[in-house]
Amino acid sequence: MKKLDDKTIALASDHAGFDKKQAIIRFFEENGILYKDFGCYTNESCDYPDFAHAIADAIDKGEFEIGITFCGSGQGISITANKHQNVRSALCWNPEIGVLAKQHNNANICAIPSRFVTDEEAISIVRAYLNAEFEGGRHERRVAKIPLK
Ligand SMILES: O=C(CO)[C@H](O)[C@H](O)[C@H](O)COP(=O)(O)O
Repeated sequence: MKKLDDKTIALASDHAGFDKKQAIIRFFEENGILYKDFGCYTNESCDYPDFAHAIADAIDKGEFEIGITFCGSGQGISITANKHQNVRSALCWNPEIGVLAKQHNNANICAIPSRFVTDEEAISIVRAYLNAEFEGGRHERRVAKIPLK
């Protein structure tokens, strides 16, 4: 495995993504990857926008470059994060999509559909996403056209 850099990765989930986030936290700790967890902190029912806005606000302000988010389907937390101007959150349900989210879309959040992937699959997706690099070129032009003026 290519060595991941030591930039701190932002994490956030709702209750439905909490256990999957814990699996990624274990993977990060085993691999010396730094992270900041924006919550939630238990699997008690809660509302994904509260945590999506917290992580997306930090990424929007440039405090973190990359985030990984988790909710049941990955949709709610991703839809909310994408309300922030500089956030490009991509729903990643397999490693290939995780790679493309970075290579083509320069996604700065990888959203995991926690109820639809195993812990091992989630780790593979996150690893693939983190190891991929934005390709620029024609994709740079397209990504530049995404924000509303
Ligand atoms: O926002 C979602 C659906 O797009 C997330 O999957 C949530 O985690 C889900 O809606 C939570 O559902 P629950 O029945 O309240 O556990």
